[in-house]
Amino acid sequence: MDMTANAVSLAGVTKSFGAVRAVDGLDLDIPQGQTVALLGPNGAGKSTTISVLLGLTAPDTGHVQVFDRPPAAAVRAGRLGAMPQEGGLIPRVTVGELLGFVAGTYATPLPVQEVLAMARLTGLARRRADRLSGGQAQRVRFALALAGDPDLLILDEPTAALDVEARREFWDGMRRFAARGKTILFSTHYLEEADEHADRIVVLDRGRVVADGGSREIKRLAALTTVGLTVTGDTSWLAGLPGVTAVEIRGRRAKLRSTDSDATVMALAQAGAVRDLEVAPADLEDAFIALTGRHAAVGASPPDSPTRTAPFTTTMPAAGTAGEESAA
Ligand SMILES: Nc1ncnc2c1ncn2[C@@H]1O[C@H](COP(=O)(O)OP(=O)(O)OP(=O)(O)O)[C@@H](O)[C@H]1O
Repeated sequence: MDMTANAVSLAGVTKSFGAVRAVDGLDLDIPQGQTVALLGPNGAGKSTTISVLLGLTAPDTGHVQVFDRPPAAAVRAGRLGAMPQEGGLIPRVTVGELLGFVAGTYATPLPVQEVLAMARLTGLARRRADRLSGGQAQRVRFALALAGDPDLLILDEPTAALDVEARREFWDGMRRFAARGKTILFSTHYLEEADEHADRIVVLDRGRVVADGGSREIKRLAALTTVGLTVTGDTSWLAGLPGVTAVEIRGRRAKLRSTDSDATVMALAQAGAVRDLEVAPADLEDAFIALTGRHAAVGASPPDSPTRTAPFTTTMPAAGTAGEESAA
């Protein structure tokens, strides 16, 4: 295996559906061994990007390579594993039989026992695949994606519709797989999920990358502050102050969104503009607006899904989250 090759390389990729630009000039390189979260609201282009990477959707323009080859060739070579978002499992066979069958279709599969252990399914090997809970069935889909021992695993919203316990078990298995030096790309709506499980977070909005970095960098963005003050006369200079990313004027009140409130306040002090100065942490909605330049879509959750789909939620969406710490 060529260790210098990127697992994923997207360059100038666009994909439109009619008038909608689902992916808009996307550049993304993922080195081998990284676990990357694609984070974004509904319609950001996550699924389309993943579909392009899997070779299921041809981009209108741009180049797509998976381990230096076209996606279809990487799939044929068994280097790319994917997990379907949903869909029934074959009835009447056991989990172990199903995995054994799928493993048999690959040139160099993982031993079934190992896959079962990694997906935390060992105790369920003899259970019929059509008699599983939602979380168990999701772990079987995960196991099916691992069966061929791929070097890159691509997961589209793998924990959608799972409860807290099932989600924890799922990530547990995923971490074991990542520990083998594998590359993982997963999409999610949840900042917290990206934060906890990815080395790197790529925030997509309207088909473009609006932020890309480690969780600390993204958190720093999410930990924006607002600086409020009373102003008179010209306010155009406020936008040029250090740290300031947005200025909102309401009457005589200015609200500055800042990534560095210390620097902003210092500059305001030097300018003698400190009347009724107020520094407060921005909320996540502010952070999202700062990243994407628009308000978060709310109520966009599909009716059959128990999950909430606000772009950045600080708590996990399912029931039983009492006592979970919220992001600082
Ligand atoms: N097959 C299609 N036909 C028409 N429009 C599509 C198609 N697939 C995606 N789109 C549109 O492209 C945009 C991006 O969709 P995509 O599914 O990639 O976003 P997403 O980030 O995965 O969203 P979600 O979180 O809701 O799955 C949306 O506006 C969507 O309506």
